[in-house]
Amino acid sequence: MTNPWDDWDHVLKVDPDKDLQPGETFEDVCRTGTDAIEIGGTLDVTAEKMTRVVDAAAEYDVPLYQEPSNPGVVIDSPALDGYLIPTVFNAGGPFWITGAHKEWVRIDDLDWSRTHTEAYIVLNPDAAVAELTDANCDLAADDVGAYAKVAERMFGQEIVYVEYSGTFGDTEKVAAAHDALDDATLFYGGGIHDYESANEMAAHSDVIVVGDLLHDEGVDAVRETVKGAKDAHDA
Ligand SMILES: CC(C)=CCC/C(C)=C/CC/C(C)=C/CC/C(C)=C/COP(=O)(O)OP(=O)(O)O
Ligand SMILES: O=P(O)(O)OC[C@@H](O)CO
Ligand SMILES: [Mg+2]
Repeated sequence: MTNPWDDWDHVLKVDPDKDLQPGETFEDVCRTGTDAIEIGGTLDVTAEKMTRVVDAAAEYDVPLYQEPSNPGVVIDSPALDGYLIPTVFNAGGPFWITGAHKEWVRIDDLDWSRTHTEAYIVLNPDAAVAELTDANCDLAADDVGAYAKVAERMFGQEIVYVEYSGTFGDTEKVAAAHDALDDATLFYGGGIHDYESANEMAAHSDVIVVGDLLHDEGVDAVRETVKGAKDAHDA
């Protein structure tokens, strides 16, 4: 089966709780050359803030996906190409693996054709997502590779996401996840801030995710990371 992300090199993650750089618009954001925009963040996200970003980005060509951090922020919008739902494989308890999902399915009427999961392996203990999910980040490269294989082979996950939100990760661990996968797509996110860092991580993954850089530096810096990722995969 083919999925849209099979062809992606770069995803831009827009945090609805954070501002763009002064003078920059969502039109600029959509014209960075990124392959898709994921809208989400761990803290202080609301459905209203989500809606504002989706509406602002709706009229441009780039695919838009919501990445909700809990069922309460999911929005129903025809502008969305789909929903990328995290499940945290190394969470400290079942709530962030299947519990939140069970609640969502219980209270909501899902559009299954647009709903996909991402098997997160959270590795930066200082990130909000690690604290929230009580993730066990004390993992060696072979642990990370094994989690990736479990996600793909035992749980049928089509996306495995090595998450270092806020810091540039250990390439050996990212490579271990990459080597473990046959068909699933490996997303890497965390600390990508320029051409070089994008180029380096793209060599060890299928899709790099760039987040805070957009809010901290702006669209020109993001465009450099798109080049870095594309060059790594074209090489
Ligand atoms: C079942 C539904 C609809 C939702 C649950 C989805 C789950 C399991 C979420 C847990 C993990 C999580 C909170 C993911 C959100 C995406 C993410 C990691 C965003 C990056 O957040 P950070 O960069 O760490 O936080 P801030 O940018 O908010 O500081
Ligand atoms: O904000 P950064 O560090 O780029 O991380 C991107 C993304 O993986 C966060 O979920
Ligand atoms: Mg963030």
